[in-house]
Amino acid sequence: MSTTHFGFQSVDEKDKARHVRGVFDSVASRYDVMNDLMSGGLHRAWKAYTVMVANLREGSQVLDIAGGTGDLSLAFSKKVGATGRVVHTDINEAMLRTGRDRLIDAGVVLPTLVCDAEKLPFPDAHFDVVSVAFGLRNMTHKELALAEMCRVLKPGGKLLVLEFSKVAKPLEKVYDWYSFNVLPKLGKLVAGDDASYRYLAESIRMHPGQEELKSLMQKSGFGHVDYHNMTGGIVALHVGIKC
Ligand SMILES: C[S@@+](CC[C@H](N)C(=O)[O-])C[C@H]1O[C@@H](n2cnc3c(N)ncnc32)[C@H](O)[C@@H]1O
Repeated sequence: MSTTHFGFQSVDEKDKARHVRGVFDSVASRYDVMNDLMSGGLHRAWKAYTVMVANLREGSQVLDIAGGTGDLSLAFSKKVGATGRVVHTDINEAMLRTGRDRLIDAGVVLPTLVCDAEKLPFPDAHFDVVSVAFGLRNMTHKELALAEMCRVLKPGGKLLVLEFSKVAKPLEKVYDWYSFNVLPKLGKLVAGDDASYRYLAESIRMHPGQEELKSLMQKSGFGHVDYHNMTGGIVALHVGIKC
């Protein structure tokens, strides 16, 4: 049996996606309010920066992977004009439904598709930009997912990976205290689920740091990779160019 991590637990590789589904089925309806509370609204700035770096133009073809409740898809849709297209995807139906409802409420109709990042149902060299925000950490075979993202990008196309990363040393203690003491309690109070927010804290610690993710992206086919730390490395935006 091949094992992998689910937070700090070791689970059968075949079961990780089911465990992750449980987390997002449970939190979907309270996901957005929890994001604002947990990050003090900072996730909006991290995403706004990602949209700026995407540098989309009229006609851009964009794939939002693990798009969840649709923050990036919504922002991208305002940039690509009538000739561009943003495809909003996620493996989890509950997250995708919540996102689709939000998009419709905002007057935006996009193709919304259930799909697994590890087996993307798109042809080679199809998109100008692919994004994955806070999703890669949850995937079982990250290298496979990154290779799929590279495959569907056009040559010269850009992958944006927005993800929790390794914090700067002086922040470590207070960040650990916040993650393991405050987050689960907040999760219990607001979403009625402490376990999912304990998983969040644990999965962040198990995720590759800035340099490790950069080399994973290079191994997965990206010729040029750079990253931008935000909020002391709590989050990093990795940008990979297919070349
Ligand atoms: C923390 S949410 C991020 C949602 C959104 N991108 C955001 O930034 O608010 C992580 C998302 O990753 C999705 N996910 C996990 N594994 C996936 C996979 N293999 N393929 C596609 N999506 C996946 C989950 O269903 C979940 O909606």
